[in-house]
Amino acid sequence: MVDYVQENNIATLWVNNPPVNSLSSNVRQGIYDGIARANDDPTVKAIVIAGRNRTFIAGADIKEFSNSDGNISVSLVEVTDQLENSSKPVIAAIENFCMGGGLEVAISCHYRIAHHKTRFAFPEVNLGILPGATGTQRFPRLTSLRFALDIIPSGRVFSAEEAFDNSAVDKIVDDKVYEAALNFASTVIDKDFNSRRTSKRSPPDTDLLGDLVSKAYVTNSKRFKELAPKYCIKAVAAAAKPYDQGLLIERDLAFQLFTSGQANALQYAFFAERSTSKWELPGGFNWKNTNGRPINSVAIVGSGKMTAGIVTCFLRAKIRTFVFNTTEMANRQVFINSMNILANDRKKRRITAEEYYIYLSYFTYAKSPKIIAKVDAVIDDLPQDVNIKRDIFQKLDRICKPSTIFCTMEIEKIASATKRPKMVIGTHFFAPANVMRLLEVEYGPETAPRTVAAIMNMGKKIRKVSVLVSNRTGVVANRLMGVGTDQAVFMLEDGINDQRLIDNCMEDFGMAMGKFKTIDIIGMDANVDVLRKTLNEQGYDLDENRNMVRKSLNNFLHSYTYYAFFKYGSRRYPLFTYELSVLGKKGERNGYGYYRYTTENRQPIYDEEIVEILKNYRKRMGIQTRTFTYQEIFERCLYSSVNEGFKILEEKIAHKPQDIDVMSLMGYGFPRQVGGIMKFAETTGTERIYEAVCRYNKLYPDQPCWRPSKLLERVAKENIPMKYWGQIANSMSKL
Ligand SMILES: CCCCCCCCCCCCC/C=C/C(=O)SCCNC(=O)CCNC(=O)[C@H](O)C(C)(C)COP(=O)(O)OP(=O)(O)OC[C@H]1O[C@@H](n2cnc3c(N)ncnc32)[C@H](O)[C@@H]1OP(=O)(O)O
Repeated sequence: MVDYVQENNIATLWVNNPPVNSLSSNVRQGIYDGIARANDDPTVKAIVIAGRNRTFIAGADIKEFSNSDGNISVSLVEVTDQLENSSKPVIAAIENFCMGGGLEVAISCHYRIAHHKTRFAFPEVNLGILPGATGTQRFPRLTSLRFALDIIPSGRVFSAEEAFDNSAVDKIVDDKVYEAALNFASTVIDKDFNSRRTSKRSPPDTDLLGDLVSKAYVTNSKRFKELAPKYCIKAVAAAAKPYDQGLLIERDLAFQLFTSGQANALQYAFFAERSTSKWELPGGFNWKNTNGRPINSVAIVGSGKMTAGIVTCFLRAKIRTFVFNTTEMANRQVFINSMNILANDRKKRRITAEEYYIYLSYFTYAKSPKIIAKVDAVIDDLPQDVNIKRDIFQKLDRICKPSTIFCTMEIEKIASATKRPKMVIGTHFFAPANVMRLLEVEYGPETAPRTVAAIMNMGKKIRKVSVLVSNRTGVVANRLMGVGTDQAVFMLEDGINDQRLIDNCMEDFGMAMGKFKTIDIIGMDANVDVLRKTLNEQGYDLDENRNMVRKSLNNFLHSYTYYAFFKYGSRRYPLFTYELSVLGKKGERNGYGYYRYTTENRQPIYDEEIVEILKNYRKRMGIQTRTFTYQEIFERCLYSSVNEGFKILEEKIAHKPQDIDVMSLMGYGFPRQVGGIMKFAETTGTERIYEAVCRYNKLYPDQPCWRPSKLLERVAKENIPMKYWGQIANSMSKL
C-alpha cells in the first residue's frame, strides 16, 4: 500500500492503492511508519511522498467512514501531524488528483511540486463532512482565509495554476513530477525549513475575516439545507484563532457532521452514482462480460428544444456529431444554439478558447441522409409522431451501415419498422441536456446486450450518469416523480387554495423546486402530453374533448361533461393542469402557469388568478373542499413516489434501489442529503410508509398509485434492510 524506496539520501514513500490511492487504514499506517523510518535513518536527508497509478491521492477512503474493516491504524490527523513534525523535509510530488485527505497530506508536507494538469479540491462538503484532518486549519494558513473560504465550503476543483497563485504549491512542472521533486529535494537538504511548517503560520488576511465570512455565507446560501457548507465556513473562520483553538473547533464540527444522517446519505449517493455503471441484464449479460463497439460518431435526427443541449454533450466529448434536418435553416439554428452553449461555457471559464474551437470543429451539417450512413449511432430527436419516426427510421435502416445503433424512446415501434431490432435502444436525456447529467438508457425485448454495452459506454464518454432500465411505457424517472406531482394537483383541486403551501413543503424538505414550479419549468404542454399518453393507453382521447372543455369553460352548467373528464372511468387524473393549459397557460415559457413570470424576472410570482380558476373548477366538478395537514401534503407527495419506486423494482424495470435513487437525485432535484427516494424510504422506515400507503389506498381507491407494492409490503413486514431489496425484487415472480 505504501512502498518505501531509498535512492541516495532521499527516501520516497510511494502510495499505491489503486485506482485513486485513497487513504485507507493501511495507507495511513504506511505513510506514518515511512516517515518514522526515514526520520530514524541517519542516511536519509529528505523525504518525497508520491503516488503510483499516475495520481497523487484522491482523499480518505470513503467506504471506511461507514464500514470500518476493523483494522485499527493511525488516524489521518496523526498522519498529517507526523508529516509536518518530520525532522527531515518532506516534499509532495503531486499529479492528477490531489483531493480531500490527499490535499491535507500535501499541505502538511513542507514543499509541494505539482504537475500542471493536477486537479485539486476539498470535496468533503459534497460528502456531508469537512476536511477534518486539520485541513480547515492548515489550508487558510498556507494560502489565505479568502481562498480557503472560496475552496472548502464549495468543494470546487481548482487548477495547479490557481494553487500556485495562492501559494498552495511551490512549483509547477509540465512533465515528470517525481523527478522534479527529487531534484527539488536535493536543493533543500540541510536547509532550515522550520518556517515551512504550516500550522506555525497565521492566515495573511485575518483582519478581513468578518467580510470574508459574510461573503462566504452569501455565496453558499443556496446549499444551506445541507449542514456541511455552513460548518465548513465556521471551521475555516476558526483558523483566525490560535492553531490549537482552531483545531478544537474543527474537531467538534467534524464530529457533528460525521455523525449526521446527511453525511451518511451523501456518501451513499456518491457510491450509488458510481454503481449505475455496473449494469446487468436478465440472462447474465453485464458490464464486465459484454463489449460494445465504441461510438465515435453520432447523428442527431430532427430538432427540438433539447437538440443543441444534446449536441454539445457529444461535441465536448470530441465525438463527430452530424445534425440531420430536412431544412438548412433548422440545421443552422442547432449550430447557433450549440455555439451559444459552448460560448457560455467559455465565458464561465469551464472551457478554454482553444477547446471552444476544437469542440465546434466536431459539428457537421447533414442535408442528406446519405451523409450519416456511416455513423455509429443515430439519436432520435424527431417530433412525437410515431408514424413520422417509423417512416424516417425505415429509410435510415436502408442507408445506414449494419452496425449503426438507433436510439429512440419508441423502441418497440422503431424496432419493428427496421431490420435491426437488436440495434434499437432508448436514450432519454433530461433538459437542459448540456447541464443535466442523467441519461436513462432503456433496453427493449429485442435489444442486444452489445448494443446496451455500446450505449452505456457512450454515456460515460459524454460524462453522463447512465441508468439502465427495461423499456416500459414512459420514462421511468417521470413515472417515479410524476405520481407525487399528481398528488399535489389533487390536493390543490380538493381544497388547498395556495400552491405555495405544497411547494414550500417540498422545498423545506430539500427538493430543488416545488411541484408546481417544476410543472411550470417543464411546461404545461409537456405535462399534458404525459396525461394524454396515459389516457390514450386507457383508450381515451383527451384532445377529442378539448372543444367541449373550451365550451364548458364558458358555461358552468356543463359540470356533467367535466365529471367525465375528471374520472375517465374509475380513475382520477390531474385535470386541473389540463384546464390551465386550455386557458393558454404554458408555464414559465409564456409567463403564465401555476405562477406568473415577468420577462425581467423569471422567478415565480404568486398568482391569485389561480384561486379564482380553482374555485370555478371545483364548482363545476362538484368537489367538496376540505383542509389538509402539513403531514398529509408531505406524505402524499413523497410516499406515493416511494411506493412507485418499489413497483419499478418489483416490475424489474430498474435493477437495484441505487438506480432509482440516482434517477430521483439527478433527474428531479431530490435532495442529495437525503440520498434519494429509496434511501429516504430506508431512513423513514418502510413499515411506516407501508402503513400510510395502505391508509391512502383505502381513502383514494380512484388513485392507483396507492395500491401497495408487493415488494414494499414484504420488506416492511419482514423489516428487510435496503441492501437486499434488489435481490428480493429479482427473486419475485415477474408481474
Ligand atoms: C464517528 C465519528 C468520527 C468523528 C471524527 C472526526 C475527525 C475526522 C477525521 C478524519 C477526517 C477525514 C478528512 C478527509 C476526508 C476525505 O478525504 S473524504 C474524500 C474526499 N475525496 C473525494 O471526495 C474524491 C472522490 N472521488 C472522486 O471524486 C473521483 O473518484 C475522482 C477522484 C475525481 C476520479 O474520478 P473518475 O476517474 O471518474 O473515477 P471514479 O469512477 O469516480 O472512481 C473510480 C473508483 O474509485 C472509487 N473511489 C474514488 N474515490 C474514492 C474514495 N475517496 N474512497 C473510496 N473509493 C473511491 C470509486 O468508487 C470508483 O470505484 P468503482 O466504482 O468500484 O470503480
